[in-house]
Amino acid sequence: MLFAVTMRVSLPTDLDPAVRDDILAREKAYSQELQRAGKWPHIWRIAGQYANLSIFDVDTNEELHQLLWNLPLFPYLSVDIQPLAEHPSDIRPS
Ligand SMILES: O=C(O)CC1=CCC(=O)O1
Repeated sequence: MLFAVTMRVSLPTDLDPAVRDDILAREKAYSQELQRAGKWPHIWRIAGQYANLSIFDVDTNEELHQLLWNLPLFPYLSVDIQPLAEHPSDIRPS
């Protein structure tokens, strides 16, 4: 099951810089682990925003929820999820 997930990051301006750096380092490691596992096949920066557009490939809605819930940045994210279906005009073999 494919999902397009938009994550908008809003870190408190008064967050301790060391805490911020630790969260961002753990976020990057977690994201790259899921990318290597094929669960997070795409991540794109939304130009001009502290936000990304990601594609997740998961087996269930609950798996997606757990992957997102475990993001170190989760407390500072606003998340929007769109389920994806094949488009009938797509020329790629499915
Ligand atoms: O910077 C972001 O868009 C938030 C984020 C998600 C995974 C990651 O490494 O950073």
